[in-house]
Amino acid sequence: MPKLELLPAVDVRDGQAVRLVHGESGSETSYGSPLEAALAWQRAGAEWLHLVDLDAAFGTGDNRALIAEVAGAMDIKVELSGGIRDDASLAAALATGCRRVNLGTAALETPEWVAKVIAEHGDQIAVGLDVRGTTLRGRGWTRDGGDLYETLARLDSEGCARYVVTDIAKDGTLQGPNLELLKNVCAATDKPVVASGGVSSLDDLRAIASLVPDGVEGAIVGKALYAKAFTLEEALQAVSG
Ligand SMILES: O=C(O)c1ccccc1NCC(=O)[C@H](O)[C@H](O)COP(=O)(O)O
Repeated sequence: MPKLELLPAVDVRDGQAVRLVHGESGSETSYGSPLEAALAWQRAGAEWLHLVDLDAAFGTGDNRALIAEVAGAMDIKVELSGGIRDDASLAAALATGCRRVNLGTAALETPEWVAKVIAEHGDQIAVGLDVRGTTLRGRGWTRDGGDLYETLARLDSEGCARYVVTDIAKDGTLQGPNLELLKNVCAATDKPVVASGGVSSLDDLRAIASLVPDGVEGAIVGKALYAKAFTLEEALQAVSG
């Protein structure tokens, strides 16, 4: 089996590590200190951390200082997401030393700016394609933002290096990933895809890993780790290739 990258998630709301259901504000379960969670994933052998500022994504403030503290404490690669929509928020995100950022809303609302930063920053920029069905959602997944495949074609033509694909209906539910969606996105682009949302078991991770030849590069895992469905060590072993 080809190796799948694993990105344990730390989603931050109001200073706490949380998981949401379907990404809905108000559905939080709290898991304590984001720094402790991130350090725990690093100690367990993670090569990547997926770090999300949910307040910045929802427009309910931000956790910028805390996000910078967590990213700065990591020896591993960090992917940063949530509310990165203009030069100031992008500069703050990149200044944390993160390896890459995920743009979401900006790719839907300010495509010219996104084309510009893709040209400037190359593979430090990924785009999060967060969908319900095949309709993209922005502003913390609260607003419709166009067709998945039309947007993907546009971003491909602009040289976007990578996509993080989330089925919102699965996110935070432990109901398994949407493998069909991942296959369809991989068929529509030559660029690597990171799967996000719904992982519940080691078998789910093995199923995602079976799509590495199609173009899936990694998988984000949140709720399953916090709910102790398996350990990160077990997950890394399961997808080690
Ligand atoms: O990433 C965002 O910008 C975001 C915005 C609004 C709501 C949720 C958002 N991200 C959630 C995640 O990235 C989760 O950590 C990830 O999908 C893990 O999901 P799961 O394994 O199902 O807990």
